[in-house]
Amino acid sequence: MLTLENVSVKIGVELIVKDVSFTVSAGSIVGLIGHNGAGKSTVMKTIMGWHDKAQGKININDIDQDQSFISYKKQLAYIPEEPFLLPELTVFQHFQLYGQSYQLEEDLFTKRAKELAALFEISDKLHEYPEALSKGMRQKVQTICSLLPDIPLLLIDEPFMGLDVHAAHHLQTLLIEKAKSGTSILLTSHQLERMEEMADSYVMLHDGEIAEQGAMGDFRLLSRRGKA
Ligand SMILES: Nc1ncnc2c1ncn2[C@@H]1O[C@H](COP(=O)(O)OP(=O)(O)OP(=O)(O)O)[C@@H](O)[C@H]1O
Repeated sequence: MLTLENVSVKIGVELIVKDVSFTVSAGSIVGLIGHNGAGKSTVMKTIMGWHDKAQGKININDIDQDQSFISYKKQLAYIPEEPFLLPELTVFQHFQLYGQSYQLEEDLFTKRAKELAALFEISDKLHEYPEALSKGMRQKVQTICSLLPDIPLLLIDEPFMGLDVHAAHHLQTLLIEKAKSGTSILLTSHQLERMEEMADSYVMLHDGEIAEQGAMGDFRLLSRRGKA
């Protein structure tokens, strides 16, 4: 379970995230919603430890981000909005890097890497370097890396952008399966219909503050009445 308590984040002198508190329970999918610039990615990056907190606490399964960062980091994987791959590693070497970092057992790694590469239709690109891939393919590689290990928390920024219809559909199904097996998932997306299909609850940010949070079913009612 992920918990944020009264988290504020400053970038330069500007307060970008203001007193944000929410939880993502084990096995649940929470949608982080908001207009461009609302602070969604900043919240994600702060959970990753890429931005310092001006105040507040973040923990995953009671492991405090500030007290034991290495154990904390092993509990999560992040799929950023822009794929971030290393130019000197092939597709398969990226998979290996993730498998090893999260200590995935060898046989399970091989099975999953093969299945996911086939599902996302990049089996013929395993020995290519990132520069030889399209943007959507790079995103698939990043996505597969994060799906390989079984980790308590997945953070996913705009997971469906740039993916073709089939890949987006497979990813949605896989994320729902992951959640059913106990993974907590926090995702941002401007594709509200997909979010409504997947998420159990939502947190809506406005100008860095929580404007609303609740069950996804309530969000559906609100949006139908034109309030969201
Ligand atoms: N590195 C940075 N330096 C200065 N300002 C930043 C930086 N990163 C983000 N911001 C500002 O923080 C605010 C929140 O940005 P953020 O990327 O978190 O929004 P978002 O909700 O993810 O938006 P989008 O839906 O467009 O991805 C914006 O006003 C943005 O300009």
